[in-house]
Amino acid sequence: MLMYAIVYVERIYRDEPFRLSMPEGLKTTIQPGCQVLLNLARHKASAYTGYVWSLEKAGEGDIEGEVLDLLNSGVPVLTPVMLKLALWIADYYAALPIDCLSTTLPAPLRSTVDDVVELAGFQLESPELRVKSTGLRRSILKALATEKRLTVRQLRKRLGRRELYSAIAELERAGLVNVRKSFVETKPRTVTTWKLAKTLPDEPEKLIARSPKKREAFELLASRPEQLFRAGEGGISRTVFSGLVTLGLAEKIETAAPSGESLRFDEPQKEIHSLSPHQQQALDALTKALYEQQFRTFLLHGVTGSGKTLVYIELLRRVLAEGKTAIVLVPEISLTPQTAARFRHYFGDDIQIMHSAMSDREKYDAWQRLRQGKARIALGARSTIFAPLENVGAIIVDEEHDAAYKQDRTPRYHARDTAVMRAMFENALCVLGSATPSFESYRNALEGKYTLLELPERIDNARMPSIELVWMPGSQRVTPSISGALYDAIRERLKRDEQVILLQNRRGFAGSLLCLDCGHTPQCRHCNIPLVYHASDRSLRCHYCGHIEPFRQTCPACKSENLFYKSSGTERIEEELGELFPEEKILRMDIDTTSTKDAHASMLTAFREKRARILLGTQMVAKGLDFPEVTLVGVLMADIGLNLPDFRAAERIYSLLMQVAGRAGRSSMPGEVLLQLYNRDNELFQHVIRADYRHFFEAEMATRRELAYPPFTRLIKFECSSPSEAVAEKGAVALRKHLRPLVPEAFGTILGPAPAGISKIKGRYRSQLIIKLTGIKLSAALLRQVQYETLSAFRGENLVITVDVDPQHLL
Ligand SMILES: Nc1ncnc2c1ncn2[C@@H]1O[C@H](COP(=O)(O)OP(=O)(O)OP(=O)(O)O)[C@@H](O)[C@H]1O
Ligand SMILES: [Zn+2]
Repeated sequence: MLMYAIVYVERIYRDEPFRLSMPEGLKTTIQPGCQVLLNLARHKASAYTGYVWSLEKAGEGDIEGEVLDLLNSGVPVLTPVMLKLALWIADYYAALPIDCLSTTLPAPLRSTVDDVVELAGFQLESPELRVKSTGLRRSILKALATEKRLTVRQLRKRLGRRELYSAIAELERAGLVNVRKSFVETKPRTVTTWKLAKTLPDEPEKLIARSPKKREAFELLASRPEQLFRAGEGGISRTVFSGLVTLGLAEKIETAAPSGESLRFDEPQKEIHSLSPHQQQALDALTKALYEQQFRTFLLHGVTGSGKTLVYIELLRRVLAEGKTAIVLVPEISLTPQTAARFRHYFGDDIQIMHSAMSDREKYDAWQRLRQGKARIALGARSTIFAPLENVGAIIVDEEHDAAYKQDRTPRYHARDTAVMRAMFENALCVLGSATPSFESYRNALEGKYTLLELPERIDNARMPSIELVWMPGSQRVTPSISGALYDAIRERLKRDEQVILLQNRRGFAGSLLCLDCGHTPQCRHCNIPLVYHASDRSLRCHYCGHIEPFRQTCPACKSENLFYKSSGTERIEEELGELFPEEKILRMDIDTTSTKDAHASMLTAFREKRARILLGTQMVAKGLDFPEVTLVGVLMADIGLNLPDFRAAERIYSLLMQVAGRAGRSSMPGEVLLQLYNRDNELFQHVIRADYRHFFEAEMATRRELAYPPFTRLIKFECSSPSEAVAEKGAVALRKHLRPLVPEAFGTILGPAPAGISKIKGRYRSQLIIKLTGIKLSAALLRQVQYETLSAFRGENLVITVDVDPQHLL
């Protein structure tokens, strides 16, 4: 019987799959979605892995190599839907199919040569009884009998043969050998912890009498002398712990980081007796669609605190009751431990939570649990859309407007749009939820492509918070960054023993230095963006590439000592708050204080238990937090980022401000929001005060239409980068020439070449082109062909071209 496998091959950068022959023995077991080991006629040197796209009985075309073996014990690693989805991504985002296929799989699954094979138990005496003994099987067993365990790579070497997988799988099925993944942890991960010093100086209290923070930290350590505490735990920072060490009150200990899927945040869940009428209506519509078993997309537009999560949970229960599975996407799992805790509470072992802190082994185990149906709901960030579930009934995308859903490396897929496509292939329903939907989704809903469901009110008659603007240049200030109005409002809350959340948006180049004499601002020499001052170790850091320089008191250009810390970061605000409220403990939540795995969760616990009443942080404090006693939200610089050269700037700021405002007044106590700003003329803030999404949407859409920006057009961004500025630019010019004939005047325009907003990153200059398309779509094949043609003229010049379809940032 003639039969060929059509296979996409790893590490071979070609658009088309390969046509391969295969040995008789595999013909009955091979299926689409199988991972295979193969030889290519043109690349004799090594064996490759690949994924079977389809099988053909006959047909035209050359035979380009042969399948040697089936991997993963012959069990397909990709379902038919996943194959289709990966190819859709390749086509829509103009990426290589093989890149898209491998993106859907966890890394450890893709490499099998390090799998460990060992003899099972004591059955060696008569292996022939259990499996037809071939020469190959015998030699495998023989090699193992002397060595006990070998990796597949080692076995290949010993036996001088590559195609061992089928034989090993046979032996495994017969119970003669065990095969397991080996996981090489690059380095043993450790965490820094602190505990009470073994011997304390006399009268330790005296040493810390004047520092409430140290006193509190010391009391915490003393209350549990044997316990190891991490930075952030109990709301105590690394700096405070180190201070105790210096005084001889604490000692520092490095311990191995615990593994296991521990996002340690947990909280008691309140009993909910019934859904609100709006929740019920939304749920009814979703349930009806679920029972109809037809693909449909819903946009759940619910104001902050309207109970969207409960609607998801009730829907998921019904999905499971139907015997189906589900996927829930959240923008960044480690930033939403409260949400994760709620889902875990309802679904226990039925839910598999995926997060970025998982080790390779944990990722692999999670993948297997889902593939084998041991967990029926997958919850996690962007890549969870590729969860290996079958029979999917619903896909939920929470905070669907969030830019974190767009992957910023190849393939540059948008997880929300990919979710809609997967739901379509699965015949499932897709629910996109947000308080401030993306313009793309809202427009789709208004045009009837999606079904709009609204939750216009908060739960339990809680009112939406009142929002006020404080124009800083015209206001009295108590510190450089805190107005009298905000100060009074905070003081009042503390007096009433309520809680406060403060947001310092760090995006938009905050925290850089300015010399007041010569105007110099130190820049990263690799990235051309201002370096940011970090008080904790007095350094200047680049937030793009991580470059660090020591901070010096004098201007590097003119030696003046008159330096100004342009726009304060969170650390600066923390200091100012410390002066204003010396007795008050302040939780600071930003990238520096949450770098250890559980720091974030333990800070939230401290806040929930009211061990602190002020929570200060970056964007992290804006998402999803649900604390009933927060009655005041303050934003220190609400207009930061408004001047970024990006047409979505207003949409982003609007949604950030609405999200953070939504943390206030979520229970019976009314909430108040103060937005400090420096630039009050922008119309955006009038929309923010009214908090009327529809109104904002309509006004902003008028501008988008006028300037022909999405959702009225589709953008494709090309970036040409090179260590040489001239090459980057010449590349873009050449690319433009190739693109011109593909984009007829009537259907689009090409903008650029122009330096990207950040013209140099990690030592490479970037020049970009933006195509605006109206009404037509350019095929992926064409786009890539144009890339190849351009590149071929720049051989050896280190030019890289990337394509970003539907870019989220134009920087
Ligand atoms: N039917 C209900 N009865 C009582 N409490 C409810 C009900 N539904 C939700 N809640 C509670 O209301 C609060 C807000 O709900 P939830 O966090 O789901 O809102 P949300 O719409 O996701 O808000 P956000 O967009 O601000 O994150 C939560 O504390 C939740 O437990
Ligand atoms: Zn840099």
